[in-house]
Order: sequence, then structure tokens, then C-alpha cells
Amino acid sequence: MSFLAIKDIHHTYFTKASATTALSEISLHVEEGEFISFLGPSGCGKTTLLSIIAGLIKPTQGTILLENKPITGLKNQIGYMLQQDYLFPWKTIEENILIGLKLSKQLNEQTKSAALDLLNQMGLKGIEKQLPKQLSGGMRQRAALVRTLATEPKLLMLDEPFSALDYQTKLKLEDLVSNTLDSFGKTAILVTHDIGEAIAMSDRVVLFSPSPGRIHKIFEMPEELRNISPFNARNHDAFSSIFQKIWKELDSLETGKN
Ligand SMILES: Nc1ncnc2c1ncn2[C@@H]1O[C@H](COP(=O)(O)OP(=O)(O)OP(=O)(O)O)[C@@H](O)[C@H]1O
Repeated sequence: MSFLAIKDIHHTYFTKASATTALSEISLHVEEGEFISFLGPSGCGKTTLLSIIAGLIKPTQGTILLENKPITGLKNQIGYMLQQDYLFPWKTIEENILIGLKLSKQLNEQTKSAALDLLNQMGLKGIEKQLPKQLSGGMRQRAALVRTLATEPKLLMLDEPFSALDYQTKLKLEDLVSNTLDSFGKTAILVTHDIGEAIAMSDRVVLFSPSPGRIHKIFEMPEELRNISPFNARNHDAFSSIFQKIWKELDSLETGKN
């Protein structure tokens, strides 16, 4: 039994005027603690698949099983980190990071103290009473991650969480997120357009082809890149050869040479 089983997913969006098949024949197994990235040309269905896994969209066909049980809706078992942090602007950082716990009725002294400890680990001690607008983009994303992890989701969905950040902040956050997820033993799926980020953070990179979106190829990351930080992975000798392999495949998909 795999931790997450994606079984023969097809999805078509129907509107009054048209039908767009976004995904076809998608099957994938993800093990507990694995970090997977979805990469592919724009419009190949990455976000649609993430939404289906999260239970936000019901697929036209196929099933998603998390620990052998069907996913039926967005529950606490799935955490989201998005490009925008979606912190409530009128609430303090402390109120923001506790909101998931409050809504799911899990807020108590123990869970509150764990969330505040995590804020500390993220280098955000002392900003608990500040409002989101007083923080930088990178700090806000870290606070959003604390809010997500506070409810102890089993699976994390990261939908281009670093794409709005400057390059240096993005590299730092990649390391911090990777470290934090490793220490919690979390399973995560990242959607990104950045090949380097996918390689540096993942155990496997899933490359999608478009029209309709299908799994084109799955790349296992070299062993020597897996147990080091994303920053060190980007600077490792093994990085450039796997980068070139994926780049070539992606380029041929985008220029239609395949
Ligand atoms: N709500 C919707 N209604 C109709 N068609 C949709 C809808 N959402 C997405 N699509 C279509 O489904 C296909 C897949 O879209 P999706 O956003 O999942 O791709 P993506 O790979 O995440 O794209 P990008 O990399 O640009 O974010 C596209 O052809 C898109 O136009």
C-alpha cells in the first residue's frame, strides 16, 4: 500500500461553450516522507491535479487514496502553501498562525505552544503581535508555513510558494522549508516552473506533457543530491547533468519536438 495513490485520473472542464480535457491517464504512487515535484509546460494540468489530490475538484474519472482511504474534501490532513500567503491582514501573526487550529477545534495550550515554537524555529520570534503588512514577503511566507504545519497535515501541497519572492529569499526559504519538512517527516508535492528548484528539493520530479496533461517522464534524483540542502544541491557536481536532462525534455515538449 502506498501513502498516496493517484489512480487513473482523467479530468475534463465543461463550460457552456466547450470542454477542455486537462488531464488524462494520470497514475502515480507517492511514499510517506517523499518530496515530489510537478513540472511541465504552462497549461499541462499541474494545478488541476493538485486541486484533485486536495479534494477541491472531483475528477471526471479516477480515484485518489491517502493511506488507502478516498480523499473526499479539503480536510486537515492536507496543508496548502501557495504563491500568495493569504494571511488575514487585520489579524496579528500569532492570531494568523493559530487560526487553522481554532477552526478545527484543536487549539489548546499544547498546540499553541508547538505553533509558537515553530515560529521561533522559522526565525520569527518577537513578531507575534505584528500585523502581516509589517513583515517582508519572505517572513510572511514563513508565517504562512507555520500556520499550515500547526494543524499537522499528513500531506503538503506547495503551489509555486516561492515564485513571488526575490532570488536570495527564495533560496533561503527552499532550505528552511526543506529542513522543516524533513524534521517532521512530511510528504510534499511541489508545483513549480523552476527546474533547479524541483531538482534541489525533490526525491522525484514528475514531468507532464500538455493537451491533455499526461505524465511524460519521472526522474529519480541522484542519491547524492537527496540528503543535502537545496542550496548545496544546486552547487553539487551532480546537479548540472540532471538539470540538462530535464531541460532538454521540457524544451522538446514546449517546442513540440516530441
Ligand atoms: N476552471 C477551469 N475551467 C475551464 N478550463 C480550465 C479551468 N482551469 C483550468 N482549465 C484548463 O485546464 C488546463 C490545465 O490548467 P492548469 O491550470 O491545471 O495547468 P497548469 O499546468 O497548472 O498551468 P500553469 O503552469 O500555467 O499554472 C488548461 O488548458 C486550462 O486552460
